[in-house]
Amino acid sequence: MKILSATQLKIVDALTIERQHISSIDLMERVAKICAERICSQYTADLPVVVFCGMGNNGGDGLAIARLLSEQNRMVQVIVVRHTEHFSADAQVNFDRLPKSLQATLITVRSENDAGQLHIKENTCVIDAMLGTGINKPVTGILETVIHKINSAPCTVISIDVPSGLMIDHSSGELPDACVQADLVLSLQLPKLAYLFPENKRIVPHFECVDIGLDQQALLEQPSPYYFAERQDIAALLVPRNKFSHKGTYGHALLLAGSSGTSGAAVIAAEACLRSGAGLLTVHSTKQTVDALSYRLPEAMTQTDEHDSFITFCDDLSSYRAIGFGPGVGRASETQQLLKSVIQRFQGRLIIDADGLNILAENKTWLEFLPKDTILTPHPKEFERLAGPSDTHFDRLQKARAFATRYACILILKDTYTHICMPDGSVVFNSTGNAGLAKGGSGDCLTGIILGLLTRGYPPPQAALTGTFIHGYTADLCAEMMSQESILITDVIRQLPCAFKQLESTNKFFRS
Ligand SMILES: NC(=O)C1=CN([C@@H]2O[C@H](COP(=O)(O)OP(=O)(O)OC[C@H]3O[C@@H](n4cnc5c(N)ncnc54)[C@H](OP(=O)(O)O)[C@@H]3O)[C@@H](O)[C@H]2O)[C@H](O)CC1
Ligand SMILES: [K+]
Repeated sequence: MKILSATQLKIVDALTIERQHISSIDLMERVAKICAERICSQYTADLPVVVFCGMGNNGGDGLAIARLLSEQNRMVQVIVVRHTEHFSADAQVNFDRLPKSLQATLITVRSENDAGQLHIKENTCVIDAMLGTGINKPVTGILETVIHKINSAPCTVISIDVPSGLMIDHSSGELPDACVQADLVLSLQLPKLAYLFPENKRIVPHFECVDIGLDQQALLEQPSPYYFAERQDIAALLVPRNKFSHKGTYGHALLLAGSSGTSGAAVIAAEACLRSGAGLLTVHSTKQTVDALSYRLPEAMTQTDEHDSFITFCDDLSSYRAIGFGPGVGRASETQQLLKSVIQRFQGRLIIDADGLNILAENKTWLEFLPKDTILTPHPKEFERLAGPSDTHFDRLQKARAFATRYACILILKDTYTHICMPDGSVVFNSTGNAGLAKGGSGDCLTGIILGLLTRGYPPPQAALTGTFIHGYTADLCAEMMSQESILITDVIRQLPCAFKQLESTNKFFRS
């Protein structure tokens, strides 16, 4: 799915009205119907609902939702917050359509005093329909007072389209003073960029995109550098193995990983690589790591470095389709020289992680020589070492885009919604994964998966997208079976076959 700006959403809204020959009031009714159905499916009929409506079209959605919920015999109260003089045309129509029963209990907030008098009862469901994509300045005055009331009330809050008070296209790095803290956001049609920034997690802990049937062609026509990857997007990238093939068809991977005390990183990356389709894998590492691997993973071939504590040298790289460098390698100067020589000599596909990134951060001139489409997988701290500090997450995103473009690399910036920045400036936000992955070894596993896919023959952009998605998806499968608290990275690797199988089941080339 694309992520569009507020201005672009307005254009798509207008084009939908024109091309579907639907009036704006009927489009609003469609939106309200879908949201009301979703609210009914979430909460039992005995939960009272209070709908806070603003004066624009977001308020119009709220007024229509209130009517539709009351037609379903829900206990509904409407509170209109008059932050401007007049309703928008469609909000006015929906205000006039309120049934008498709702008009009789309607509360209008016209002043600070009215706002201060509001009392929101315990165990109610608040529908926040005060401001949506039309917000054009920070919230003050009566809206601010009402928002503080909602945030301090012991109730469940569902925001329609946008938590009132949040600007959707960028981020100042700080939570706005006045912004509804939603439990769930029903985002109309598409996600909004602001929902993907970590600083907004208190305002938008969960969002769901509700399909309101906006014109598909109009959505396609709007240019955007931002995408949100979902299951069907990634399933479509999967390529079946060829019946007439052999191990050579699926390439030979070289993993340069491990040093004294970090054999586990190499073992995890190696196992994840072999579970992600590579035909052959050679791990070049220290004796201790090679011993551990021979015991744990007989499918991997090994080469023992001449140094006991870290890796220093690897002569012939010509037979490998892809190389993974970094998990647990440390930063010894000989290891640094090994990375330099890999960058200089290797013509194939390369992924660099962990200490490999820290070595690059200490030798930034090498970045200019990275083979095209090299994949880098920093976490935020590693990215800061590579590219310097950023004031806000929005700035960091722009910095990551510029970095990927400048060095013609694919930068996977790991976060809750991992950003996959492509050399052309586009960014794909990953939608899978959970806090159970916030553990040592998780990055090694991701490197291994992507190395497996690169070796298997996936072009680097597809390997980056598919690998990141599957890594999170597998962790989500684990979280369904066990607590996030106790997921081990080895559990994730064990579930990889199941994750591939599930994704393959929705790809037409696997169904036969
Ligand atoms: N995306 C779609 O296709 C559809 C979206 N729908 C819904 O419509 C809203 C967007 O509606 P819009 O009327 O453009 O905007 P809002 O309802 O968010 O608010 C506009 C009014 O709010 C005033 N405003 C703006 N900022 C503030 C502020 N900080 N404090 C007080 N008042 C503010 C603004 O007044 P101005 O005089 O400043 O212009 C407007 O009065 C979208 O989010 C969806 O919910 C449709 O239902 C259909 C399809
Ligand atoms: K809202």
